[in-house]
Amino acid sequence: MTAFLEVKNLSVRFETKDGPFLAVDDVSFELARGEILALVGESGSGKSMTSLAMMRLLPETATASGDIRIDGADVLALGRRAMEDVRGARVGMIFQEPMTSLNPVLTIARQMTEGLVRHRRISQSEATIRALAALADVGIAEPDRVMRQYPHQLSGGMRQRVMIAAALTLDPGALIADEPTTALDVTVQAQVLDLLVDLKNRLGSGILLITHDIGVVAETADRVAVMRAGRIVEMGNVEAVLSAPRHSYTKGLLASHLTLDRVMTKRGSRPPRLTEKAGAV
Ligand SMILES: Nc1ncnc2c1ncn2[C@@H]1O[C@H](COP(=O)(O)OP(=O)(O)OP(=O)(O)O)[C@@H](O)[C@H]1O
Repeated sequence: MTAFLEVKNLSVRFETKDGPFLAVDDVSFELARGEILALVGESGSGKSMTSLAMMRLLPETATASGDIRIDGADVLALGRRAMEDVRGARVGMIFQEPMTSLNPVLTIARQMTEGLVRHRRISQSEATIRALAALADVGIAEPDRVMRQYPHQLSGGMRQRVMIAAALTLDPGALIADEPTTALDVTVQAQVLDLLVDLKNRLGSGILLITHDIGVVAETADRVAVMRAGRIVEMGNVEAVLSAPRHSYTKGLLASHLTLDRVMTKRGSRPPRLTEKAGAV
């Protein structure tokens, strides 16, 4: 498998009044097309800073060092224009709260076609056809109607589907999904996760899935990298890591949230399902 995204020895450093602080500390991983790699860890472990560094979207006070390759391109050395092309056109981004990325005063049609016209230099009518197809691809039953609507007229789950569809119109090799289901209720959360797995299988995109929820990892990911205090402390196939975690931090993550009920039993291609412990919050 050739990696579409490659991160080698990535560090992200903040200069603070108490001195330098490493939010990401010597992190390395790869993501191939057609796989879901979950980056899991508690709040503050450095997951978002890792993905922002990959897109060169870090806050100004942060500096990244190391080697980041996206489809072979050396991200830290790219010019501004080339970087804009990587963002969106080669790697799509999906965030926790679609309202932060969707423009409230523009119709869905406008937002879904803008990037296409800019990045792909195609006509408005061709862009509209692609946008409609992408909405259908993410399971939206009446794409025509949704295209005429504004973000606030859609439910949270629909907005997240629209965000995913917008990312897909550019046919990126990979998606970075940062806590894509955290703001959704449980049923819709499961639908969006199923959609990500379906897209991976059908379209062959690689997905870097950032989450604090080990249950989401078990349901969705092929491989997992566990982060703690800026470092990857454990990485491997989901089944292997969750059924026999080596690091005490991973054991703690599992024990504090969930009990495994299927990991040790035979399973098909789906990752193990986790059940919440009775009384757990
Ligand atoms: N502007 C900043 N200045 C200094 N430190 C920062 C800044 N922004 C983030 N950090 C620190 O960087 C570390 C990593 O943050 P990051 O947002 O990547 O964590 P995370 O794992 O994504 O957590 P969450 O799930 O809460 O987003 C944290 O300790 C955070 O406090």
